[in-house]
Amino acid sequence: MSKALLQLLVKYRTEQNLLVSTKQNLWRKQVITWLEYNVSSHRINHILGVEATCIHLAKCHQLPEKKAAKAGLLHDLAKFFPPDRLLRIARKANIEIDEISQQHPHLLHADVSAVVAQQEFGVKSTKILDAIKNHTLGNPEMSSLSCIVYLADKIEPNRGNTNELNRLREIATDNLYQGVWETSDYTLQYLVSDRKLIHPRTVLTRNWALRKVKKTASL
Ligand SMILES: Nc1ncnc2c1ncn2[C@@H]1O[C@H](COP(=O)(O)OP(=O)(O)O)[C@@H](O)[C@H]1O
Repeated sequence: MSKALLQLLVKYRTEQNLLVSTKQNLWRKQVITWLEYNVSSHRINHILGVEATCIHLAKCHQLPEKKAAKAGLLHDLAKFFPPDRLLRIARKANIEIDEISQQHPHLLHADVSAVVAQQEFGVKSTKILDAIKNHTLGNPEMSSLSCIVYLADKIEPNRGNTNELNRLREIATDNLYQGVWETSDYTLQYLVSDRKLIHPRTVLTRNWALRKVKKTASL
Protein backbone atom coordinates (compact mmCIF):
# COMPACT_ATOMS: atom_id res chain seq x y z
CA MET A 1 0.00 0.00 0.00
CA SER A 2 1.32 3.46 -0.86
CA LYS A 3 2.33 5.82 1.93
CA ALA A 4 -0.24 8.40 0.83
CA LEU A 5 -3.05 5.84 0.92
CA LEU A 6 -1.93 4.61 4.34
CA GLN A 7 -1.94 8.20 5.67
CA LEU A 8 -5.40 8.74 4.25
CA LEU A 9 -6.64 5.54 5.90
CA VAL A 10 -5.16 6.51 9.27
CA LYS A 11 -6.74 9.98 8.96
CA TYR A 12 -10.14 8.44 8.07
CA ARG A 13 -9.98 5.99 11.02
CA THR A 14 -8.98 8.78 13.45
CA GLU A 15 -11.86 10.96 12.25
CA GLN A 16 -14.31 8.08 12.54
CA ASN A 17 -13.08 7.31 16.09
CA LEU A 18 -13.34 10.96 17.06
CA LEU A 19 -16.86 11.09 15.63
CA VAL A 20 -17.88 8.01 17.62
CA SER A 21 -16.28 9.21 20.84
CA THR A 22 -17.77 12.70 20.44
CA LYS A 23 -21.22 11.15 19.95
CA GLN A 24 -20.70 8.96 22.99
CA ASN A 25 -19.44 11.85 25.10
CA LEU A 26 -22.45 13.91 24.09
CA TRP A 27 -24.81 11.05 25.01
CA ARG A 28 -23.00 10.57 28.36
CA LYS A 29 -23.26 14.31 29.11
CA GLN A 30 -27.01 14.20 28.37
CA VAL A 31 -27.43 11.33 30.84
CA ILE A 32 -25.43 13.15 33.52
CA THR A 33 -27.48 16.34 33.03
CA TRP A 34 -30.68 14.27 33.42
CA LEU A 35 -29.24 12.68 36.58
CA GLU A 36 -28.40 16.12 38.02
CA TYR A 37 -32.12 16.93 37.94
CA ASN A 38 -33.35 13.54 39.16
CA VAL A 39 -30.94 12.16 41.79
CA SER A 40 -28.80 13.60 44.61
CA SER A 41 -25.15 14.61 44.08
CA HIS A 42 -24.14 11.82 46.49
CA ARG A 43 -25.94 9.32 44.23
CA ILE A 44 -24.25 10.77 41.12
CA ASN A 45 -20.86 10.04 42.74
CA HIS A 46 -22.03 6.46 43.35
CA ILE A 47 -23.25 6.14 39.74
CA LEU A 48 -19.94 7.42 38.35
CA GLY A 49 -18.14 4.98 40.66
CA VAL A 50 -20.30 2.15 39.30
CA GLU A 51 -19.58 3.25 35.71
CA ALA A 52 -15.80 3.27 36.34
CA THR A 53 -15.94 -0.10 38.15
CA CYS A 54 -17.97 -1.60 35.28
CA ILE A 55 -15.26 -0.52 32.81
CA HIS A 56 -12.56 -1.96 35.07
CA LEU A 57 -14.34 -5.30 35.50
CA ALA A 58 -15.14 -5.49 31.76
CA LYS A 59 -11.41 -5.05 31.02
CA CYS A 60 -10.50 -7.76 33.57
CA HIS A 61 -12.99 -10.25 32.11
CA GLN A 62 -12.67 -9.37 28.39
CA LEU A 63 -16.24 -8.07 28.10
CA PRO A 64 -17.53 -5.13 26.03
CA GLU A 65 -16.41 -2.02 27.90
CA LYS A 66 -18.80 0.42 26.23
CA LYS A 67 -21.84 -1.68 27.06
CA ALA A 68 -20.63 -2.09 30.64
CA ALA A 69 -20.06 1.66 30.97
CA LYS A 70 -23.54 2.44 29.61
CA ALA A 71 -25.27 -0.03 31.93
CA GLY A 72 -23.31 1.36 34.90
CA LEU A 73 -24.20 4.96 34.06
CA LEU A 74 -27.92 4.12 33.66
CA HIS A 75 -28.44 1.60 36.46
CA ASP A 76 -29.95 3.99 39.05
CA LEU A 77 -32.01 6.36 36.87
CA ALA A 78 -35.19 5.71 38.90
CA LYS A 79 -33.49 5.55 42.30
CA PHE A 80 -35.27 8.67 43.58
CA PHE A 81 -38.69 8.05 42.06
CA PRO A 82 -41.34 7.94 44.81
CA PRO A 83 -43.14 4.59 45.46
CA ASP A 84 -46.37 5.58 43.66
CA ARG A 85 -44.44 6.58 40.52
CA LEU A 86 -42.42 3.33 40.59
CA LEU A 87 -45.61 1.28 40.94
CA ARG A 88 -47.39 3.24 38.19
CA ILE A 89 -44.53 2.83 35.69
CA ALA A 90 -44.09 -0.85 36.63
CA ARG A 91 -47.81 -1.58 36.06
CA LYS A 92 -47.78 0.24 32.73
CA ALA A 93 -44.68 -1.66 31.58
CA ASN A 94 -46.13 -5.03 32.71
CA ILE A 95 -43.32 -5.53 35.20
CA GLU A 96 -44.12 -8.29 37.70
CA ILE A 97 -44.88 -6.77 41.11
CA ASP A 98 -44.44 -9.54 43.68
CA GLU A 99 -45.45 -9.38 47.33
CA ILE A 100 -42.12 -7.98 48.55
CA SER A 101 -41.91 -5.35 45.82
CA GLN A 102 -45.50 -4.36 46.57
CA GLN A 103 -44.48 -3.77 50.20
CA HIS A 104 -41.14 -2.16 49.23
CA PRO A 105 -41.67 -0.48 45.84
CA HIS A 106 -38.13 0.88 46.10
CA LEU A 107 -36.98 -2.55 44.90
CA LEU A 108 -38.69 -1.77 41.58
CA HIS A 109 -36.22 1.04 40.85
CA ALA A 110 -33.97 -1.43 38.97
CA ASP A 111 -36.70 -2.54 36.54
CA VAL A 112 -38.03 0.99 36.21
CA SER A 113 -34.53 2.36 35.50
CA ALA A 114 -34.43 0.03 32.50
CA VAL A 115 -37.75 1.48 31.29
CA VAL A 116 -36.36 5.01 31.62
CA ALA A 117 -33.12 4.00 29.86
CA GLN A 118 -35.20 2.76 26.95
CA GLN A 119 -37.64 5.65 26.81
CA GLU A 120 -35.39 8.63 27.64
CA PHE A 121 -32.06 7.48 26.24
CA GLY A 122 -33.05 5.13 23.44
CA VAL A 123 -31.24 2.07 24.80
CA LYS A 124 -32.19 -1.00 22.77
CA SER A 125 -29.58 -3.56 23.81
CA THR A 126 -31.30 -6.35 25.78
CA LYS A 127 -28.00 -7.14 27.50
CA ILE A 128 -27.72 -3.56 28.82
CA LEU A 129 -31.40 -3.39 29.81
CA ASP A 130 -31.18 -6.74 31.63
CA ALA A 131 -28.01 -5.66 33.45
CA ILE A 132 -29.86 -2.55 34.70
CA LYS A 133 -32.85 -4.69 35.79
CA ASN A 134 -30.64 -7.19 37.63
CA HIS A 135 -28.40 -4.76 39.49
CA THR A 136 -30.15 -4.91 42.88
CA LEU A 137 -31.36 -8.49 43.29
CA GLY A 138 -29.31 -10.31 40.66
CA ASN A 139 -30.89 -13.17 38.74
CA PRO A 140 -29.97 -16.84 38.33
CA GLU A 141 -28.50 -17.44 34.86
CA MET A 142 -27.78 -13.73 34.41
CA SER A 143 -25.24 -12.73 31.75
CA SER A 144 -21.64 -11.76 32.48
CA LEU A 145 -22.57 -8.12 31.76
CA SER A 146 -25.31 -8.35 34.41
CA CYS A 147 -22.81 -9.89 36.86
CA ILE A 148 -20.49 -6.93 36.30
CA VAL A 149 -23.15 -4.30 37.04
CA TYR A 150 -24.46 -6.29 40.05
CA LEU A 151 -20.92 -6.42 41.46
CA ALA A 152 -19.98 -2.84 40.58
CA ASP A 153 -23.07 -1.53 42.42
CA LYS A 154 -21.87 -3.19 45.61
CA ILE A 155 -18.11 -2.65 45.46
CA GLU A 156 -17.55 0.69 43.71
CA PRO A 157 -14.99 2.88 45.55
CA ASN A 158 -17.55 5.19 47.26
CA ARG A 159 -18.99 2.17 49.15
CA GLY A 160 -16.03 2.40 51.55
CA ASN A 161 -12.65 0.97 52.27
CA THR A 162 -13.29 -1.91 54.65
CA ASN A 163 -11.28 -5.16 54.56
CA GLU A 164 -14.42 -7.04 53.54
CA LEU A 165 -15.13 -4.72 50.59
CA ASN A 166 -11.49 -4.81 49.49
CA ARG A 167 -11.60 -8.61 49.60
CA LEU A 168 -14.77 -8.61 47.44
CA ARG A 169 -13.08 -6.19 45.00
CA GLU A 170 -10.20 -8.62 44.54
CA ILE A 171 -12.50 -11.62 44.10
CA ALA A 172 -14.65 -9.75 41.53
CA THR A 173 -11.51 -8.99 39.53
CA ASP A 174 -10.46 -12.67 39.54
CA ASN A 175 -13.72 -14.60 39.21
CA LEU A 176 -17.14 -13.15 38.28
CA TYR A 177 -19.19 -16.03 39.72
CA GLN A 178 -17.30 -16.15 43.00
CA GLY A 179 -17.74 -12.38 43.14
CA VAL A 180 -21.52 -12.69 42.69
CA TRP A 181 -21.76 -15.48 45.27
CA GLU A 182 -19.71 -13.70 47.95
CA THR A 183 -21.22 -10.28 47.25
CA SER A 184 -24.70 -11.79 47.59
CA ASP A 185 -23.63 -13.25 50.95
CA TYR A 186 -22.42 -9.78 51.97
CA THR A 187 -25.77 -8.21 51.01
CA LEU A 188 -27.72 -10.99 52.76
CA GLN A 189 -25.69 -10.52 55.94
CA TYR A 190 -26.43 -6.79 55.86
CA LEU A 191 -30.18 -7.42 55.33
CA VAL A 192 -30.28 -9.92 58.22
CA SER A 193 -28.36 -7.66 60.60
CA ASP A 194 -30.61 -4.73 59.66
CA ARG A 195 -33.71 -6.93 60.17
CA LYS A 196 -34.92 -6.22 56.62
CA LEU A 197 -37.12 -8.39 54.46
CA ILE A 198 -35.08 -10.49 52.06
CA HIS A 199 -36.19 -10.83 48.48
CA PRO A 200 -35.72 -14.52 47.52
CA ARG A 201 -34.13 -13.64 44.17
CA THR A 202 -30.87 -12.71 45.90
CA VAL A 203 -30.82 -16.16 47.56
CA LEU A 204 -31.47 -17.81 44.17
CA THR A 205 -28.72 -15.70 42.59
CA ARG A 206 -26.32 -16.63 45.39
CA ASN A 207 -27.03 -20.37 45.02
CA TRP A 208 -26.67 -20.19 41.23
CA ALA A 209 -23.28 -18.42 41.45
CA LEU A 210 -22.06 -20.77 44.20
CA ARG A 211 -22.95 -23.83 42.06
CA LYS A 212 -21.09 -22.31 39.10
CA VAL A 213 -17.95 -21.90 41.23
CA LYS A 214 -18.19 -25.44 42.67
CA LYS A 215 -18.80 -26.92 39.21
CA THR A 216 -15.69 -25.21 37.79
CA ALA A 217 -13.62 -26.21 40.84
CA SER A 218 -14.54 -29.89 40.45
CA LEU A 219 -13.67 -30.06 36.71
N1 LIG B 1 -32.42 -9.23 48.40
C1 LIG B 1 -32.94 -8.10 48.88
N2 LIG B 1 -34.09 -8.16 49.54
C2 LIG B 1 -34.61 -7.06 50.02
N3 LIG B 1 -34.07 -5.85 49.92
C3 LIG B 1 -32.93 -5.73 49.27
C4 LIG B 1 -32.29 -6.84 48.71
N4 LIG B 1 -31.15 -6.43 48.11
C5 LIG B 1 -31.10 -5.10 48.31
N5 LIG B 1 -32.14 -4.68 49.01
C6 LIG B 1 -32.46 -3.32 49.44
O1 LIG B 1 -32.81 -2.58 48.32
C7 LIG B 1 -32.26 -1.28 48.41
C8 LIG B 1 -31.71 -0.96 47.09
O2 LIG B 1 -30.58 -1.73 46.87
P1 LIG B 1 -29.48 -1.16 45.92
O3 LIG B 1 -30.02 -0.98 44.57
O4 LIG B 1 -28.27 -2.02 46.06
O5 LIG B 1 -29.36 0.28 46.53
P2 LIG B 1 -28.21 1.03 47.23
O6 LIG B 1 -27.40 1.44 46.07
O7 LIG B 1 -28.88 2.15 47.91
O8 LIG B 1 -27.56 0.06 48.15
C9 LIG B 1 -31.25 -1.28 49.51
O9 LIG B 1 -31.68 -0.34 50.45
C10 LIG B 1 -31.26 -2.67 50.07
O10 LIG B 1 -31.48 -2.66 51.44
